[in-house]
Amino acid sequence: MTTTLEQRTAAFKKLDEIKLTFARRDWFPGTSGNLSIKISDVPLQFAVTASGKDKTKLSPEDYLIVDGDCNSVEPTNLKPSAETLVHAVVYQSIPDAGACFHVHTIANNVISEVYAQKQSFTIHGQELIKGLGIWEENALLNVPIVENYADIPTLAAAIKEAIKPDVPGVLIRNHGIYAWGRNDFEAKRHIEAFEFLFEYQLRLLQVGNLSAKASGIAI
Ligand SMILES: CSC[C@@H](O)[C@@H](O)C(=O)COP(=O)(O)O
Ligand SMILES: [Zn+2]
Repeated sequence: MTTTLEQRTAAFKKLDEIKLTFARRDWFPGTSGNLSIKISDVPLQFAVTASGKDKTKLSPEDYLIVDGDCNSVEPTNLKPSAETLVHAVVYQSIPDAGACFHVHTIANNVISEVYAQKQSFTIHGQELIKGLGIWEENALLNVPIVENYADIPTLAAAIKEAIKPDVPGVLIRNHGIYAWGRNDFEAKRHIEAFEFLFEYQLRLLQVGNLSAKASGIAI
């Protein structure tokens, strides 16, 4: 089965919008980050950002369509994201996932380093946890953290192992976050909620340090 021109155009247009929105927030420093939108389940095919592009800009050569083995389904000179295998693993592990986004921010990097030993970042009682689709009273959120393996198959395997069905994201230590959702709208909401929670925790730690200093407590 081949992807229709309509599916291709629609996915690329959505990726354009997401990419520019995230770029305005400086979520793609130094060409980092990658985005994908699923086009079909059987066989698995998804549109993904080409590798190494300046993601603050739009060009006719920004995306390509790949299969579950990360091979382009059409002739192209474009190279898929170096981390395409992570997207494939997310779609294979969470059959409901329809979009998967990856960004590098200061907040997600610092949080991933601060909580690396615990292999997860835990937060509770914060309203934006609801943005992740978790609506219980005083809900507790545990975001898994994996090591930043340079070998992508090793990184993808670690992410596969760490994925929890009820938490739509995984942090990579000193690297960034992968977050997903049933569609691009939901994946965007999820990554925004994660980033808010990381930023919140970061500022809370900073305020804690400042007030400890102000009261003369050694930290
Ligand atoms: C340029 S640093 C970031 C990369 O090493 C990688 O982590 C990344 O997110 C982007 O890689 P890409 O191949 O462009 O999708
Ligand atoms: Zn990355």
